[in-house]
Amino acid sequence: MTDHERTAQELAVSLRGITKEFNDGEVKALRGIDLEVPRGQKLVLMGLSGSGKSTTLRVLNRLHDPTSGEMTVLGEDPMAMSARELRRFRQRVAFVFQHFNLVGRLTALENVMAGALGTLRGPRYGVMTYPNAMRHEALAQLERVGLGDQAFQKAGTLSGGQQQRVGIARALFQKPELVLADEPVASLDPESSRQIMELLLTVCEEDGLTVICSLHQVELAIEWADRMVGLRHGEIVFDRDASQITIADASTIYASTDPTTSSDPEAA
Ligand SMILES: Nc1ncnc2c1ncn2[C@@H]1O[C@H](COP(=O)(O)OP(=O)(O)OP(=O)(O)O)[C@@H](O)[C@H]1O
Repeated sequence: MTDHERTAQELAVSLRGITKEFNDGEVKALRGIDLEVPRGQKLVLMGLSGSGKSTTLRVLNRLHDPTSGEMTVLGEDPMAMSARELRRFRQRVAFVFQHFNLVGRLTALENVMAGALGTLRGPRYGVMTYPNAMRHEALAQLERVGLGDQAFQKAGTLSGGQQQRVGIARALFQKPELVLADEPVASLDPESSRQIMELLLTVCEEDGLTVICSLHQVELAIEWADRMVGLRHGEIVFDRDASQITIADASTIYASTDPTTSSDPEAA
C-alpha cells in the first residue's frame, strides 16, 4: 500500500479542489473545497443559506457530481464507481435529512427497513415481506432511539422529533461508516433540536461513526462537534477545533462582515 493509499484509508473524507457549478456555470455553489476528515470525527458545517453546505454533503455521496476536483470517501473514489458499486457505497454512507424523508403512510418500522432496500431484490410491501433478521434489527434500532413503542405507528402521525428519530434509526440500520446530516434539526423546536442532536451524536459516537452535519445552531455545534468548518460563497473560511471556539467566534460566519477580514488571523 502506498502512503497516499494508507492516508486515504485513515481518512473518512478527502476533498481536493472540489467545485460544483449549476446552470451551466451560472451558479458556482462550491469554489474549490479542500477538506480532510479523519475517521470518527464529528464535524459541523456552518454557513449562511446558500453558502454550499447541502451541496458539499450531496457531493460526498454523489447525489451531485462535482464539476471538478478529486475526492476520496471511505477510501474510495465515488466518481470512479459503477451504478452497482455506488449502490453498495451508499449503504456505507447514511443520510439524515432536514425534512426526515419518511413515507408517512408506512409504519416507523418499514421506514427504518427502507434503509436496506438497496441490498434487497425487488420491492417490499408490508413488514412481513422483509427477512426476519431485518425486522429484529430495525426494531432494535427503533428501541435505541427511544421509539420501540411506536414501531407500528404510521410515520406521518409521529411528531417532528419522533420522525427524525426514525430517520436516525434508518441511518443506523444501514450500518454505515459515515453519516451525513443536512440540517437535521432545522424543522424542530429548540428542546427537540437539543434532544435530537444529543441522540444523533451519542449513537454515532457509540458506533464509532464519522459524522458531517450542517447546523445553524452555534451553541449546539460547539457543544457536540469536534470540529467546526464555516462556508461562505462556496469556500471554506473557518476551520477550527470546536473546543477552542466561542459562540462569538462561530457567529462571525453569520455576521454581515466577511470573516476573512476579521482581526483574528485564525478566523480566516
Ligand atoms: N440543483 C440546483 N440547481 C441550481 N442551483 C443550485 C442547486 N442546488 C443548489 N444550488 C445553488 O447552489 C448554492 C449553494 O446551495 P446549498 O443548498 O448548497 O446551500 P446551503 O448552504 O446548504 O443553504 P441552506 O442553508 O439554505 O440549505 C446556492 O446558490 C443554491 O441556490
